[in-house]
Amino acid sequence: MSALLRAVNVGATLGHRPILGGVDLSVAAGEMVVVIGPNGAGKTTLVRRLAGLLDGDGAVYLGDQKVEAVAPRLRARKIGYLPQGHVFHWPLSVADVVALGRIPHGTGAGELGGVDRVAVLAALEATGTLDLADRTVTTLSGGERARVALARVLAGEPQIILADEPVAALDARYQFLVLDLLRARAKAGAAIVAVLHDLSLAARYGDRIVLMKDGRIAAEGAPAAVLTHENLAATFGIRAAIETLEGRLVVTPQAAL
Ligand SMILES: Nc1ncnc2c1ncn2[C@@H]1O[C@H](COP(=O)(O)OP(=O)(O)OP(=O)(O)O)[C@@H](O)[C@H]1O
Repeated sequence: MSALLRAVNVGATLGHRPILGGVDLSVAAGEMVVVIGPNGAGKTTLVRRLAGLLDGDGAVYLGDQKVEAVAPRLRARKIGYLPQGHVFHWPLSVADVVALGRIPHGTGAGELGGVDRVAVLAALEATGTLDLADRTVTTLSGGERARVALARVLAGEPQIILADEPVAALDARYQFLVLDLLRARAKAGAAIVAVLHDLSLAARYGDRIVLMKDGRIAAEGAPAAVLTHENLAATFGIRAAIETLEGRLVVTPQAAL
């Protein structure tokens, strides 16, 4: 499969400190790549670099073009970026917030056409936020807001979704529902990169896992190949129980080393 998004020897420097270096990563249509790693490993920095929101060494290609060379509106149509801990500053209705996801398609406020309405409704339904459509977004709970932020990304129908900790604020049921949704997008032909902290969810949903440490990729591959005792000790500094339950790899951190 050809890569929709490809990072070649990518690095980044923040506050005069090298934060990311030598990262090669390709994501193809149909694939869900899960990025894991300890706090400060560079996961967010990598995702921002992939989204073309940060300069640095190396290059990120969207198809065969460098991401920063792609016109901003086209880039926003192709790449949906869900930032970590998204904050809403304006007291807009949920429906209006999700409709903002259509802006890259040339739709301004109050100008939703039929196609836009269908996409907004589908995004509200998929994220379980349809009941909240008339609520003011700043009055929602943290988990409700997180689902609205995802709905806005989904409403744009991007080919590539970069989701930084999409389930961090969600209860267990919505964690499954949101990750099922992202996986379904992948199966429908999207390329997904999701940063997760829960190692069992990473094992369950990642077609491929990228394990980061100190701004570099420490291991990459199938969940069972990456989520080993040695890798978890060397990167997270934890001892973990790794077992197969109901046919699934389950990783339960046991203790800090
Ligand atoms: N603007 C900045 N200036 C200086 N250092 C920064 C800046 N932004 C991030 N960093 C540092 O870069 C490193 C990587 O940060 P990043 O947010 O990418 O980590 P992360 O893997 O996403 O961590 P977490 O799991 O805590 O969200 C951290 O040490 C962080 O302190």
